[in-house]
Amino acid sequence: MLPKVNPTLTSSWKKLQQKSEELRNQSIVDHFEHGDRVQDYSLSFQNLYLDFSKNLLDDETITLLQDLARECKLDDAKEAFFTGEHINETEDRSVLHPALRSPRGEKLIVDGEDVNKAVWTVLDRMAAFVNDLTEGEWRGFDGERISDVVNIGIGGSDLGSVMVYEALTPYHSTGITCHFVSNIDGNQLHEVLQKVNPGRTLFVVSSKSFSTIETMTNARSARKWLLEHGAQKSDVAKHFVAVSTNEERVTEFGIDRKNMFEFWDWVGGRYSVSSAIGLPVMCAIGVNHFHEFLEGLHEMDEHFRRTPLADNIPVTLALIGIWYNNFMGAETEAIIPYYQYMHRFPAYFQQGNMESNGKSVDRTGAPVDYETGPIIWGEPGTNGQHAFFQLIHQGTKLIPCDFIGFAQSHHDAGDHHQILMANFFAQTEALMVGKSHEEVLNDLRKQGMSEEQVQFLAPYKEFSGDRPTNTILVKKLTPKSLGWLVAMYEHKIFTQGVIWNIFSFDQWGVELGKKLANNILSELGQDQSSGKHDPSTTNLLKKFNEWRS
Ligand SMILES: O=P(O)(O)OC[C@H]1O[C@H](O)[C@H](O)[C@@H](O)[C@@H]1O
Repeated sequence: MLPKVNPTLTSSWKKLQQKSEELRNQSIVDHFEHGDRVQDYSLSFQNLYLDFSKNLLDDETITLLQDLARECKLDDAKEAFFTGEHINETEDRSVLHPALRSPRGEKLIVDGEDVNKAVWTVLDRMAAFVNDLTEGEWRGFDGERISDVVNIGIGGSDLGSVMVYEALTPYHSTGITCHFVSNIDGNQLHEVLQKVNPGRTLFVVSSKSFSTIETMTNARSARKWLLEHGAQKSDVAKHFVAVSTNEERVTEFGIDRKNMFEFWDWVGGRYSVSSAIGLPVMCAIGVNHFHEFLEGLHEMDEHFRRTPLADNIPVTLALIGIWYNNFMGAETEAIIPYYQYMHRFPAYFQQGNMESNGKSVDRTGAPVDYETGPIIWGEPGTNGQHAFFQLIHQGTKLIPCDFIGFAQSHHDAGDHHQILMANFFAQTEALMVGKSHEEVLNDLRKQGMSEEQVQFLAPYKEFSGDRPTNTILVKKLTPKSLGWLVAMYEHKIFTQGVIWNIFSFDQWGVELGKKLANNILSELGQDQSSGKHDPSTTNLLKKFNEWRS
């Protein structure tokens, strides 16, 4: 069981509130005058370096935030998590994604099952399957090798695979190309099917529940397409495999048990990319690289589990996030990777964060009276600079940003990487330092403008600065370092959920919309509305039905 501590009733919470009053109007730059801030406000983990010195906090703030974590019993919560207690209480389940990447033989018995053995049995089956595909042992209905894998899944059964597949593009080595169909919008499936050859395509139907309407509808349409393009019913087994926890539904759909890769109810969808849900990734990067990705995840799991608070990277990120979210009034956080291959990383952790910590009832069942999970968003740099950075630099909102960059590039292409990283460093500096009124006046005067023009333009060209950032610098993006980054953010989410006293591993908030969509579905195309909806929805349905006919 997780501890149930209301964070606002701790003594550190009250002190942090006072601290925020004190710091609110201070300047980050001034804090560099005390001690060795660069040294003290940075942490290293192998070839990953976190600089958190460009934040509006001081030593006392950090101590108080760590006290808050202690008062909220983070250590007890971690122990309950890693030992398989049913910390997902509303679904009465363990939460054991770290077990998906623990080395072979590291025994962990949960609810009477040797979890490590079960995990490695599936990983070995995945490896054998990928080898069969790449060596041409597994062929399509007309005797051709498989060249394309189409993953059909949504949410946690899509975003992780897409993100890792894209991030590890330089490691695609098997000759298999992956495609991803998630949306119920038939246009997405249509576009993918245009690109692939039926005899050489394998569909991976990925769904924890095997009942999600989007996935099941897309899977049925894909099967129909296959049969319309030369395959017989008996060929379907050569072109469809399933990744799921629900054997009954998989076989009901017509996929043989032997073509099902299992995972377990203790793997949350948004934490499942290191389970069989990562099968498409393994198909593209090969078995060894997939295992390296798992090693990276495991190494960060161990760091999070065993490192004291002050040196713990996920905990530090979590506490900084809480500082801005609960004491400084920030409502959002941006994740900005300066590496094009990482372009789906912000979207992946948008689900990770917002589905986990977008909650307003605490672990005692009472409504919370403090802020919980922030809005997470982001895009890769430098593209973001030419889109939304204006607001981060000069807007009225406080937006703490994580900048993620890599020292080495896979394709240096002359000076591209140098320019990319020059922007990376320049942005965090500019956000913190800003540009004062005096500097702006001097610059404008040097340009030979009239004093009237100078005075007119100056306010628009000033930058207040003091816009906080974390810099996460990694030597190179590899399967292993991607694993570190993924586990780092996963454990940040866990830590924040513990402190906010909420349940981070359920997602009841997505249920209502699904139910209502099913009700409405039966009414589309009907002349008469059921009259069960609010007036706005009733009118919109009427309009839609008119335009459809
Ligand atoms: O894997 P599935 O059972 O198909 O679920 C797919 C997704 O849909 C649900 O609505 C949840 O919001 C997600 O957490 C989940 O990953």
